[in-house]
Amino acid sequence: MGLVNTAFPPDALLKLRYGNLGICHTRYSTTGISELQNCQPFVVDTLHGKIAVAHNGELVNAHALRKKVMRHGVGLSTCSDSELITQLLALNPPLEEQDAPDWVARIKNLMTETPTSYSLLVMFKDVIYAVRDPYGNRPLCIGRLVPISKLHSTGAEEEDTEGWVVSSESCSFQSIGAKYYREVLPGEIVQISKHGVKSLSVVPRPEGDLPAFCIFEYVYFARPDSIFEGQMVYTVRQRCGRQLAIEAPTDADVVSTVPESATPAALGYAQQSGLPYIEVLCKNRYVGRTFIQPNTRLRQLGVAKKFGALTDNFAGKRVVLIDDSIVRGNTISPIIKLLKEAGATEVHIRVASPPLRFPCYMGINIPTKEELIANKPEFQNIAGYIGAASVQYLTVEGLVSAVQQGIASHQDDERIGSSSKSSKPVGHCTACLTGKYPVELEW
Ligand SMILES: O=P(O)(O)OC[C@H]1O[C@H](OP(=O)(O)OP(=O)(O)O)[C@H](O)[C@@H]1O
Ligand SMILES: NC(=O)CC[C@H](N)C(=O)O
Ligand code: SF4
Ligand SMILES: [Mg+2]
Repeated sequence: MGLVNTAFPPDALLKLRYGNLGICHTRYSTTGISELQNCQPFVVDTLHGKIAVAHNGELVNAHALRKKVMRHGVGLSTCSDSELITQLLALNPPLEEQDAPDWVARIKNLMTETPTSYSLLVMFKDVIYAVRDPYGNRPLCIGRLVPISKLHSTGAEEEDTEGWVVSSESCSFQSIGAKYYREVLPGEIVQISKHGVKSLSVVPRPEGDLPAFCIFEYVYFARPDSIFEGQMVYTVRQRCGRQLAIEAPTDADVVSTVPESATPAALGYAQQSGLPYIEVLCKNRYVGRTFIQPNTRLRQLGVAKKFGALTDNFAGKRVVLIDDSIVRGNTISPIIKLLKEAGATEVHIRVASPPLRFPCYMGINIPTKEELIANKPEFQNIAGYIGAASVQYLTVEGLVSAVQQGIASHQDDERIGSSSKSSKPVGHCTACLTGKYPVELEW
């Protein structure tokens, strides 16, 4: 529980120094409360030995699946959907030989029980399986450990590889001496062992269904230096800001950001509009992200501690302030108040994503409609309610086009074992914005 460096003091990490294989997980709780028992990896003993499972995502059918698993006589000891995955992987598929587990069959069995959302690492003996659900809702990518001398060179070749790493986000690679290799594809099962990386299978989606990578990863969730679908998140956010300036221009003196996630979008807005970019808020670097806190009290306390006004930069000026998203509305009102009290003559809010109106059941902790500010009566006059001179949002079309225009539809699939150029379908989940969920919800 807590930040990684609090949960694992140096002594605890020293114990790992002789290992050559492992998985770990930083939990952002979506199913089951923030308690130690729900922390991952989950480890269970199976007929063939222990397996350990780390899961990023949230099962859309967790409730029904829980009942189904229990009806088979499997007892569950936590409320976590990740435990459910672990138990499903421990089940013996019908045609499996007695002497060795058939991991492709087991994982395919899991995929038939639940369509989304999961990016998984499964460790069994000296092998790790990296798995992404057929919709590719959560990210997963592979990196190569290279000698430090090769870390920043562009020429490092595959023969320099000293080991393999897998992560939801590629930003983690550089800090452990690894280089980005490739993404795990939607539906793909990849085996990582001392023999290297091998793609075992790619499980298709139902006919006609597009991939549904979470668009909110681009908007807010991911770190800006991560790479998804061949593009850097920072660049996508900047494009969103440019698009926002086209869709929602403002008569103002300066452009600024609500640090940190909105900064690339604010720079994009400034570039497109020609208005000067300045900083209006000093962010307390010891206060983390507030949206990902598990309850409203902690989120609001976080916002209160987080910002100070850089008064000299904007007193007497009309400010257009960019945020990447307004979700529950905890962040924006106190900031506008702060800026106006510090001398801004007008504060115009421009949001680099559309209003969030629908809950997420696939890995972002917004489980109810009621908590979203866009569904409250106050939204009819949102500018007045939050104290802004005006409020405008990016359109769904604008967001989707800013995201998709950087994705090359023809990508070389050499690394997954096919040397031909193949056309990859492109698609994103926008359900929290549109109410169109990638799979039918059964409740
Ligand atoms: O409308 P709300 O419910 O307040 O949520 C939206 C805000 O929360 C996030 O910031 P956060 O402080 O989590 O992180 P950041 O520093 O990465 O921007 C996001 O960037 C918005 O600023
Ligand atoms: N992405 C995550 O860390 C969440 C995994 C899982 N749904 C949980 O709540 O533990
Ligand atoms: S509903 Fe929104 S937050 Fe959830 S997966 Fe879809 S795009 Fe992402
Ligand atoms: Mg923010």
